[in-house]
Amino acid sequence: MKPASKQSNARFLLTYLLHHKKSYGLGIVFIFLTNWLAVNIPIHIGLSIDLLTGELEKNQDALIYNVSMVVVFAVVMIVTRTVSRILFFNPGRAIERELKNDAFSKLTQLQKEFYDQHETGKLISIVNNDINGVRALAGIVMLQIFNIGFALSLTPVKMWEISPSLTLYCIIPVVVTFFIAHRAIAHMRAMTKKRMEELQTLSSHTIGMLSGIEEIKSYQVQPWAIAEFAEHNQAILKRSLILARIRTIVLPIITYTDRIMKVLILSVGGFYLINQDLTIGEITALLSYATLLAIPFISLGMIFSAYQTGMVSLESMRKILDQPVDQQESEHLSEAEQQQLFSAGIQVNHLSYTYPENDQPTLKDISFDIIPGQTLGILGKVGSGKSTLVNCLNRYLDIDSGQIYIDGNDVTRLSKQDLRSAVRTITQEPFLFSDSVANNISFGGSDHPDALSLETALTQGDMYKEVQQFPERENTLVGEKGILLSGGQKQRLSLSRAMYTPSKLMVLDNVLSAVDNKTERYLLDQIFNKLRSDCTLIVSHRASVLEKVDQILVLEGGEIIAKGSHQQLMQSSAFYRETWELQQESNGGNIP
Ligand SMILES: Nc1ncnc2c1ncn2[C@@H]1O[C@H](COP(=O)(O)OP(=O)(O)OP(=O)(O)O)[C@@H](O)[C@H]1O
Repeated sequence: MKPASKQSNARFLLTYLLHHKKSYGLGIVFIFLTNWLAVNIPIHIGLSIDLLTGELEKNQDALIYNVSMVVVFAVVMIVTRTVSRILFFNPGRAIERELKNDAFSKLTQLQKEFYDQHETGKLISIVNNDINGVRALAGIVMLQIFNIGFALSLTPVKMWEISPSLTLYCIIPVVVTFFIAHRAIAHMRAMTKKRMEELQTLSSHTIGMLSGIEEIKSYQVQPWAIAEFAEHNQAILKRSLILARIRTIVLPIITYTDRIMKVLILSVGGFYLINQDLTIGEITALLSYATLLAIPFISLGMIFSAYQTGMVSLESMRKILDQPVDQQESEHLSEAEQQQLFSAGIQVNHLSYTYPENDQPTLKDISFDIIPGQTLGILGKVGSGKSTLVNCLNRYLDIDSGQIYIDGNDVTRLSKQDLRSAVRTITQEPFLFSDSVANNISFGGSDHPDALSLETALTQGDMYKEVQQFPERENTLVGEKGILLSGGQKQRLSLSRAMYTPSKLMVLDNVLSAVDNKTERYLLDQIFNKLRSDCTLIVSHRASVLEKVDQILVLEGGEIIAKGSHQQLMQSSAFYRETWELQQESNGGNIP
């Protein structure tokens, strides 16, 4: 199969259109009926006029018949036109929903590298703004393609039946208009693409500014922020004006095509009338056909504009949808295999890691094991590589193969999704959703058979009593990124969330940094006594946090400089002993 990224936009869209082939198929039938009725009405109008100019009494029955046909056709046309619009617009909306869902689903699978290259604001703009262009493409543009197609093929045939030469005269302005529109569309497409990119940049810029609004206020730099915003906005305005200028020039040319046709029909047709080659009724019918041709031509301008916007939007959406997902990410362990994961623990084997931007390795030759049921501690100064080590274990960072093994299997062969469903990492800066306390804790895990009650999870995170004081208790909203909570409350809430469902390996990366000593003791007791994971890894600056763990690794400059239990390290590591003693004196402070 051709890779998705090589597919043309039309082919790509077709896969979505085919999901609604029944609706589009029926819609095409109804559009054909509408156009068929439309081209037959002028015939009866023309006949009626010719009958009116003849002997009225003799022609009465024929006149009634023709007028009745005009009325019946017109009424049926209202119905078929309405139904055809429903049959095209509904799939347009459905495709919008499908694309949005697919884009979001893809976004949940993409890795850090993608997010490093694409700003959040731009992605939001693509999913929320650019998608509108695709909806129009799948709805109104699709409808008009068939509408215009039928109108432009049926109408000239009927005109030809009346007067082939006059039809040929009328085709000249149609062809000229088509070429002008064709040139304009290419130019507008390039402009629309630029405007869409500028919109994405504005969205990204706005998100950045709003996220840092408190900084902007405290530094009193509102005028700078306003000027920056205005500059981006001005660029969009400029681009919109260029687009409007092209439309203003091209649309009247398109719109006036029928007037030119009418002038031709009246002048050349008038000549034919004098020579008795045409009747008044036939000229009236031809004038009606000119109007019938004009309607698709007027919409042609709008459709050209919607088409090129839609195509640019589709390209934009494909920046997300065409992103390749790591093959491993689509191959998952069975439920039984998931259950078995970690049965033999983790082996870290000569792990080294260098950030792509750096020359020197941040981690050097790290080796250790985590045995099921064991609690491991990592102690180290600021910048010693603790978080880097954690991010290698949960594969937030991409490591080379042959360095970390789970149950003897290379971790790089496991999908990140499977790994992360077993390894739960809680960081010192937890992310809370703009939702209630309860939803932040259950966080999609309420169906888990071993989920704790909300009360128990809150108690284990030492948050229960505090939450009872909140205005709406568990239903209290925590604000964007948990802004309504203190740093310590956020950390404890994320700890409650981590304990809510069991995991194989729980990694606590400096999670207790923002809580006082008494709370820290309580939380450590909860973690040690009511372990909700097979193994626990605690990262901290504080030696006191690690006193009770089975094994402690002491990191310095990305290397393990000592390894052992608290007692062993007090004997064997001067660094550890001094750190512990200093922290005892300063009542649990960080490594100096
Ligand atoms: N994304 C990154 N790109 C480049 N270098 C990084 C990146 N993240 C961390 N580093 C560097 O790696 C080194 C170790 O950082 P790391 O965050 O692992 O230390 P840490 O021990 O967890 O520190 P802390 O206790 O402050 O969290 C630091 O020198 C840091 O500058």
